[in-house]
Amino acid sequence: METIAELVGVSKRFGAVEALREVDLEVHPGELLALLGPNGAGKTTAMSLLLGLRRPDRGRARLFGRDPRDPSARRYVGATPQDTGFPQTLTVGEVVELVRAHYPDPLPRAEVLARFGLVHLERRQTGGLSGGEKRRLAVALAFVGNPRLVVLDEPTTGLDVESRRALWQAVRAYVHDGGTVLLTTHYLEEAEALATRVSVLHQGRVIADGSVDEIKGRVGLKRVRFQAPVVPELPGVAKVERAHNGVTLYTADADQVVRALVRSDVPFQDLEVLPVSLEEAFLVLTGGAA
Ligand SMILES: Nc1ncnc2c1ncn2[C@@H]1O[C@H](COP(=O)(O)OP(=O)(O)OP(=O)(O)O)[C@@H](O)[C@H]1O
Repeated sequence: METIAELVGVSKRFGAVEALREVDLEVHPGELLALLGPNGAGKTTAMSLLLGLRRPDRGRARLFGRDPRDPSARRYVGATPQDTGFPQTLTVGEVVELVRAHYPDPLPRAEVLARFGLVHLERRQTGGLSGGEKRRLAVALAFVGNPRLVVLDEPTTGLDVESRRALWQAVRAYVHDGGTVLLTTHYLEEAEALATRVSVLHQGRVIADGSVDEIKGRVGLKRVRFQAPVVPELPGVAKVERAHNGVTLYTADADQVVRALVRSDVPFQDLEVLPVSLEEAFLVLTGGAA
């Protein structure tokens, strides 16, 4: 399959820290790949190699089939790093124009502002933006050059629920129109809502890769949820959660647990059998690997 960006057998060390160990990663056209992993897993390092900001110690990075340090490879990429700063006295509109000037075929300014909810802030100096507004502007700038690939490092950190949803809409619209996205996030529901594929990094290695459903399936657990005044002792239960009257049992064999629950004398109601969430699967995978 054609790849837009890839790491092949990449290792990267910072002094004593091995940030990436023999990592293979492929980004295919039209997908939204979420790179997940606990703090320090190597996500930002992987992105910086793909963007040509660093060199691998071993293995190779490719962007549109070329070395990412070659400027011609980076022409069709837009990126938002984790931390961004703007010249305080420039207005939002001026910053957008400044970035537009670097690209041969940028999006119209008005379209960028509209897509990212920045129209009313066009004349505001960036020094007067709130943290969330700055973040929105930073993400918007990744799209200004009309790129084929957008790389977003924790794009929605610090955004309120409404801004986060609005940004998801803009990212989805871009993918719908044929764009490709690589993003990192610590919000697992964000990956669940957006990603067509997920790669989980842990201690510099890729420990899981697949669709959200495949990642959940790898954990091999389901949730049996019901209301009951006491938590019954049942066989085959890996973990129990209790909140007021609500009981959640994690199990590899939901049928067996439900049969045992019916046979027990515990009066229960509102029985549901559910898959684990991506967040729970992630915790099992990264906890297990540790
Ligand atoms: N320039 C550097 N010098 C020294 N160590 C570094 C450097 N950059 C990254 N590291 C180390 O490499 C490891 C991977 O860091 P990286 O920033 O890639 O993780 P991450 O998955 O993006 O983490 P987070 O979720 O916290 O952003 C960490 O242990 C980090 O401390």
